[in-house]
Formats: sequence, C-alpha cells, structure tokens
Amino acid sequence: MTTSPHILVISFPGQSHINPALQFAKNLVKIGVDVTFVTPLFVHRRMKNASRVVQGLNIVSFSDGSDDGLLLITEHYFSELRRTGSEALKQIIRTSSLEGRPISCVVYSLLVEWVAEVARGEQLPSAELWDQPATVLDIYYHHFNGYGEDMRNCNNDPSWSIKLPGLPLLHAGDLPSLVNDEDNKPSLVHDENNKFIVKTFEDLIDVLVGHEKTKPIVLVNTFDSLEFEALRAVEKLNMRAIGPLVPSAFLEGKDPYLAEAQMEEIGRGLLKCGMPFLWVINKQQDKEKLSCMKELEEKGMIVTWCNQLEVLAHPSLGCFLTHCGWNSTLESLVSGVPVVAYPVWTDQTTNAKLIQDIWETGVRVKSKNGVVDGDEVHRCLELVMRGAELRRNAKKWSDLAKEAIRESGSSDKNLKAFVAELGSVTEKSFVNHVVDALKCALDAKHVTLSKFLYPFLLLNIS
Ligand SMILES: O=c1ccn([C@@H]2O[C@H](COP(=O)(O)OP(=O)(O)O[C@H]3O[C@H](CO)[C@@H](O)[C@H](O)[C@H]3O)[C@@H](O)[C@H]2O)c(=O)[nH]1
Repeated sequence: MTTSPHILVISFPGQSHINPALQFAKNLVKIGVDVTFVTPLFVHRRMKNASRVVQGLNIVSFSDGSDDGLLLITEHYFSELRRTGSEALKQIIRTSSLEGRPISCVVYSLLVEWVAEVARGEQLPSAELWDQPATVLDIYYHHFNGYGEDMRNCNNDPSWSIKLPGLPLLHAGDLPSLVNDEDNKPSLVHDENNKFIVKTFEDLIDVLVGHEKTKPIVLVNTFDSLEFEALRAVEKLNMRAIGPLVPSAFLEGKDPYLAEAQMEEIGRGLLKCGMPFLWVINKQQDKEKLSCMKELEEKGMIVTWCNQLEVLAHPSLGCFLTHCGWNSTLESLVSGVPVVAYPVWTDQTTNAKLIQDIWETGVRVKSKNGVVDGDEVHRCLELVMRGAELRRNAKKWSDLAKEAIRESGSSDKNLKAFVAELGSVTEKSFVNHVVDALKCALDAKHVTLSKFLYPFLLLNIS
C-alpha cells in the first residue's frame, strides 16, 4: 500500500495568481495527490459564493486582516500577508504532521516568496509556481545577476537591444516594464507601488538561487513547445512546464489600469473598424465617460465582466484585443484566437514581444509618447481580422497546447514526474487523470452570444 504525497499550495490572493494556482491544485488532486490549498478568508468566501469548491481539495483559510475583501496592493498589505500567512502555514504544517498527513512539499506563487523561508524553517522542500512566461523569469534572473545596469540604462532608446542567453534579441520595450528606470514606465500605470513589487522579484530570485545547494524547482505555467529554450536558459533553475493552467475566472473585477484618454482612443478605433464587438470595461463610471458611448452601443456590447474563456471559445470570435496578462495570453493561445497585443506594464511588454515576433499570433500596438491613438487601434484590428497567417499560427499553438496537457503530453508528464519525486503515488490514481476545467474550456463551443455573427471582436484590457 502506497501513500500519496501531501502538497500544500499557497498563492498571492489576486485573481490572476489564484486562478492558475487553483487549477494546478485541481490537476494534482486529479492524479491522486493530497492537496491543501491555503488562502485568505475573503478568497475562500468568494470561492464558496461562486461554488468553486473543488471536490477532494482541502481548503484552509486564514485572516490576512482584509476579510472584507478590499484588497489594496500596498507595502503594508504585503507585510501583513507575510506575517499572518507565515503563522498560518506553520500551524497547518504542524497540525498536518500530528494528524498523520505530513506535508511533502510547499508550492507557492509569485509575490509570496517568503513561503520558501517558512518551508525551509519547517525542514520542508518548496517549489515556486511561476505564473508568467519562462522568458520573463529568465529576464528577471539576468537582471539581478549581472545585467541590471545594462537594462536600467536602456532609456527606451529604440536602437538599444540586449541578447540574453537562450532568449531572442530584446529591445527596450520588450523588457518587463518593472526592470526599466522609473521614468520609463508607461504613463498609463499607477506605479507608486513598483519599487516594492520589484523587491519581491529580487527576493524571489535570491530565495531560489541564493540558498539552494541543488537546482530549485520552478513549476512554470507554460508548455515545453511554447518556450522550449527559455525553459532551459538559466542553468541554475530547474524549470518544468506544467501548463497551460487555464481555469475559468471566479473572482470579481479589479482596478483598471487605463486612463480615460486611452479608452476614448480605443472607442474611436473600434468605430472606425465598424465590426461588432464585446468590450469589457470593468468600471461603469469609465464607460459613462466615453463621448462616443451611444454609437458604440449601437455597434457592439459593453459589459463590466464576461467569462473571458467562454467568449474566447466562441466560433464567431475573430480577434481579441488584450493587455497581455499571462493568463489572457495563454487563454488566447489555447483557444486559437489571434490578438491585438496592447501591453500596459510588468511582464505584458515581454508577452507582447513573444506574441508578435516569436509565436506570431498577433500584432502589437505602437504608442506615441505613451498613448496609442485610435488610428493605430484601427490599423491593428484590421491587420488581425484579415491575417490568415496569424489565424493559422493561432490554430497551431492551440493544437500544441492541447497536446501538452493531454494524458502523456509534455506538461502532464512533467507534473507527474514532479509528484513522483516527492513520494510514490499509486498507479491507479494516474489512470483516471483528466484535465477538467481546461478541457471544458477547450471543448466549449456554444456560448450564447447570439448577437454576434462572424467575425466579432473581444476587447479586454482590464
Ligand atoms: O472580464 C474578465 C476579466 C478577466 N477575466 C479572467 O481573469 C484573468 C486575468 O488574468 P491575466 O490575463 O493574467 O491579467 P491580470 O489580472 O492583469 O494579471 C496580472 O498577473 C499576471 C500573472 O502574473 C500577469 O501576467 C499580468 O501582467 C498581471 O497584470 C484571466 O483568466 C481572464 O480570463 C475574465 O474571465 N473576465
């Protein structure tokens, strides 16, 4: 009789981190692993309200002091989360041991790198669940290991470029925005928080390569064929692709990054394009400020939220204008939908580079003095809607993504190998392995968007 490993999963409590972490936890449960998902109380409540409780997944919550769910991404919140989360983790680890279900490994997402220290203090192995592209982790690694000065000096100079080991040639605008100088931040971003967020990336790299004698494991939400070289580009990291982790969203909207003028330009571009569209603007008051609201509502539909995966799976969708968050990027690849890449900050700039130049599934908007004007939005929408080659490439990546996550596909094998190293899992538990929510998303075809005939546009940059 063999016992399965018991893995503890904890993520930063924002939708874009919780969703992949939860999907990862679900995939582990499916292959017979005992999983405890640790999350702040307000997230657990929302999961219950949205009936997102997963069978077989043990969820333990703790109070991070924001039980009302008004999450403010401030330095104070980060330190409170660290304080309350560390205590909760220690407690859970010790209780699990006493109950005869000792923890085998702790897996933690971006922005909660302190979890590795807690695990080390409890003599447990840990693994980072990196929820951005492998390419972006490589860039951060090099930024904090020898190339920082070079990158800071790029000054958004169009002739500046850098060749990092295993990565394509990167220009200034292709770097994650957080590694540029303060002055180089896109004007659309409220960046007063950037400094301490950059510090969490630095701390993570330090946690990963600063202490470990062996190569630290980083589980990356990507798949082998998508980022083959990037996954192997940093000798000191043991990156394993276990994605795409594409769940359906369950938390409500969050702060938009875009300034009013920018929304106005998108509206102008859309009207010029003349095609039907679904545009997500998550604040009603932002929608009301649009001068061309009436004309827009005649042509398309503006909503505060939509189930993005469902819309992406709709056969009439011709193009997706996205801010290139990594989840949205993966969702577009999985669904085979070509995109207009409209990056705003952080990894989105690098994701846009990969979309346009490496995977060739989209066109990236060009900004003038930090603003993308309506003509440019129109130009890119037209290019993508007419781009048969882009559509073919998108279809190719969709097939490869499905290949990666199917039984015995590369991500499936990588996940099972990770688990097998932690302890033995019964053969039987592997047999029934299915990739549930993702498969659902991939197979979902019939969403009720009856207003739309081919081709329509989806715009969501929030
Ligand atoms: O109306 C909406 C809005 C969002 N979503 C979902 O919410 C998620 C959004 O995730 P993502 O595309 O990654 O965007 P952000 O929430 O902006 O993600 C943050 O975190 C990501 C992971 O670290 C980074 O890649 C991004 O740059 C960063 O902004 C996706 O699953 C969407 O399908 C919906 O279903 N409907």
